[in-house]
Amino acid sequence: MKILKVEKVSFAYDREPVLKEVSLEVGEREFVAIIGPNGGGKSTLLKLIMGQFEPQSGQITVLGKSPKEAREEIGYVPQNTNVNLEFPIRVLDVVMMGNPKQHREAAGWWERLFPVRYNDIEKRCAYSTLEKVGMEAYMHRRIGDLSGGQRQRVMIARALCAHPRLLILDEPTSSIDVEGQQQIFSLLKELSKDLSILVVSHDLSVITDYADKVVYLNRTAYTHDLRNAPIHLKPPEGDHFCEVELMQMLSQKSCDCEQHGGKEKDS
Ligand SMILES: Nc1ncnc2c1ncn2[C@@H]1O[C@H](COP(=O)(O)OP(=O)(O)OP(=O)(O)O)[C@@H](O)[C@H]1O
Repeated sequence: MKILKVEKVSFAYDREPVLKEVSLEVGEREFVAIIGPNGGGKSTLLKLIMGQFEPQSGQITVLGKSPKEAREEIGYVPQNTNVNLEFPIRVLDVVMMGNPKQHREAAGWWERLFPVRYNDIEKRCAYSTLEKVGMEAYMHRRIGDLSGGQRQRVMIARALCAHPRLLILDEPTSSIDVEGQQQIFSLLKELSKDLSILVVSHDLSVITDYADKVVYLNRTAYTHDLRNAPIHLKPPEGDHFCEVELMQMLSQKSCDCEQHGGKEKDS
């Protein structure tokens, strides 16, 4: 079964269409990246996938259900995570906040509304997700004392706490240096052995090294499968693609990599 199916989805906030007949799929344990120019509709598409808006035509299903019905199957790491760096909250507490399911199941009505302490199941779950992202040694540290990359790992652990089948991240590496970007994407690649990942990213040259599929979105969408391409979107030894070249290649229905020694590929 496909984890996410977007079928011929069109959407407009007002008269101007933002998405026009957009289709894409995320399979089980696939790592899919959405790229595209500013204003191309990436955040809007994520909002539709999470059930915040309804498409005007077309259909979105997550595990065969509507986005609203499937909400608990989706983990979300928002863009520019707003953490008050002065607030004295520990890493472990930040991660445990991502586990609303346990509160509902294990606590009384008062604690459901105002959770003041966490039970052992939640603590163990938070510890294991911190282990998954390589941050368990920092669990008692203040969130404000971590680097941008470390903080992003903690936010990923927080989203994993709800045991999602689909993890969605909106520009997880903005304002992180290239080494930090590579670490985050290689972590996502590792996580995609157990769950499906959909990530919006502007870090083109890095994401093409890690993603299984890249969807170029600019009102309409083109999907490029990087696994089955006759030539990967990687330059020959000693050469390199700049971001503009990559964006141009991906913005076409077929990736014509011939000028770099490759063959044309139909997506
Ligand atoms: N709430 C809204 N009301 C009206 N128009 C909106 C709204 N949100 C976004 N838009 C418009 O929809 C279009 C797509 O915006 P969106 O934020 O989805 O693009 P994006 O690809 O995520 O851009 P960026 O890369 O800059 O984050 C833009 O023209 C934007 O101005």
